[in-house]
Amino acid sequence: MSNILTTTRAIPLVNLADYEHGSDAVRQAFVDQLADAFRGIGFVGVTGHGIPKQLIDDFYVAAKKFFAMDTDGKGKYEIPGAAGQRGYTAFGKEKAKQSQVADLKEFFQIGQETINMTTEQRNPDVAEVPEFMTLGRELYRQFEVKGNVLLEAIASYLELPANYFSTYTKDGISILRAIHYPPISSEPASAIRAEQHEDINLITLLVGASAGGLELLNANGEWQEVVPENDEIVINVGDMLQRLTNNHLKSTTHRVVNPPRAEWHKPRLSIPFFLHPRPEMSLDVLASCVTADNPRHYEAITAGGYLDQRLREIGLKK
Ligand SMILES: O=C(O)CCC(=O)C(=O)O
Ligand SMILES: [Fe+2]
Repeated sequence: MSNILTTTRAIPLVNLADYEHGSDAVRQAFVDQLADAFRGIGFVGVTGHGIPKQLIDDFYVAAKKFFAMDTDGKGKYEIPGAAGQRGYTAFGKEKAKQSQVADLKEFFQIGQETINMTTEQRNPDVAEVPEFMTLGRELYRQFEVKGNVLLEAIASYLELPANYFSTYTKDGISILRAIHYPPISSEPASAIRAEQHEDINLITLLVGASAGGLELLNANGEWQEVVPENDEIVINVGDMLQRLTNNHLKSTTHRVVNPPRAEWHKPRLSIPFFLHPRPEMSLDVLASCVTADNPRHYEAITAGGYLDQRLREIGLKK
């Protein structure tokens, strides 16, 4: 059986411990594997990341408790004017940019907290499930650390200073999103759990979802299922990194399909971490990524200007 799994894997697998603890040669091999994956399919599976399984499992349990609350209970955590960037976003609010109908999901987002922030600027505490926020803040930190290690490896591949990304991701506006796709009770008109889209940010780190359904669109235009193994984090390139590298690294289209009718009663939970820089980071294409074969595809823009544009397209910002 394991042979079949290996041969049908949609995305390559790398071991982050190679980069964090390996010899120079092993580190270089990791950088090459990561860059190959990001230039090719735009996705990679990462093991050896050191994020404790217990932390992830406990956060899942807490998220389930949060989403099990009634509409009024959850609605208290909707934050007017936050464009869904913090707190709760109800079912039916977010849609993919080209889509007329909303995705079949509700979610809760945890944002960056820095020392200078007022209570109102911070994430709300959830009185009914206090551990949801304690664990969420801890997971946020750990994803941020590991995401920065991956960006350091990418900086090395792009021949940028090792700290190129971390100078901008320090106090950056990354988001940990807990998503709940409720059971499906009647034939959905056209919406699927998450319509095809590309992520906005630099890179996304996604820990194993509670059910299948994630698919990516490969270079042949075929949908391929992504089935992470137990301990694996799925990483993908977002539009900001694609833009910065003038399409050299690929922000691959992906979606979450509805399960077969026999599994409609099963909800699905997933936890992506969208790694964002501070808004002032320039996303102007790197000069090294503009060549005669690959002329400049984009105008200069800041990460903040770009995010604003994209949040309007997906219906979160008016
Ligand atoms: O739920 C998932 O597995 C992926 C969700 C996703 O692609 C997103 O929220 O951007
Ligand atoms: Fe996504």
